[in-house]
Amino acid sequence: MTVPGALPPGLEHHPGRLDGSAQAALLAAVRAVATAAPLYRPAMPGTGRPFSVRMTNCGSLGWVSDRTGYRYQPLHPETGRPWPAIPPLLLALWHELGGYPHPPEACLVNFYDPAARLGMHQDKDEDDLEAPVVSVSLGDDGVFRFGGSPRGGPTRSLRLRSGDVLVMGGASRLLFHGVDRIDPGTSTLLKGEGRINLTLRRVTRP
Ligand SMILES: O=C(O)CCC(=O)C(=O)O
Ligand SMILES: [Fe+2]
Repeated sequence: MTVPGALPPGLEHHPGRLDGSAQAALLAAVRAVATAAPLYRPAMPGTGRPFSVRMTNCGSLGWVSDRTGYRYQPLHPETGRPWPAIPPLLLALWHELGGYPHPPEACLVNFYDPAARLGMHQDKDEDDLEAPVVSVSLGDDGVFRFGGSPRGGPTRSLRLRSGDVLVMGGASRLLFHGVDRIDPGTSTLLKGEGRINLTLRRVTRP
């Protein structure tokens, strides 16, 4: 269930921030990224269990995960090539909404098929936690869960629709969050079912 009410400080939801034509333009840019840097399936540190979400990146650094751990690296783990550049539309969004003077270095691209989900976690592999994480959703709705801690505690859900932007910064920068479910058939943006999420991140301290 999506619970209405004020969001915690630092968590900003911008519903419909991208209109239909901006979503289509961004989707074309994401397709070009995925052509240069194909989606692949990361594995959990330790167990090597595959993620249900497929991933790629753009930017000078990309977030990757395999048996040896989570990290940022300049090269695609399968092609060995540098990640493509972050599309200008995303850089503009970062500067408009991020409230942070330096550019992002990484943009993680997540592709969720209707069965994919992302467990509760914190985004904390970045050295610079002063910068927010700016997240853009395309395609089918995703049910985003946030709050709580490793020991539990209350969580809330937020429905993220195509074109929505979510900023996790300030007191919410290390908020626990995850994606419980994708609702297939809620958007016609993608050719098929599924959801794309893009997260812009500053990794190093400027
Ligand atoms: O798909 C989303 O909305 C969240 C993605 C996320 O939490 C991440 O990539 O770290
Ligand atoms: Fe995250």
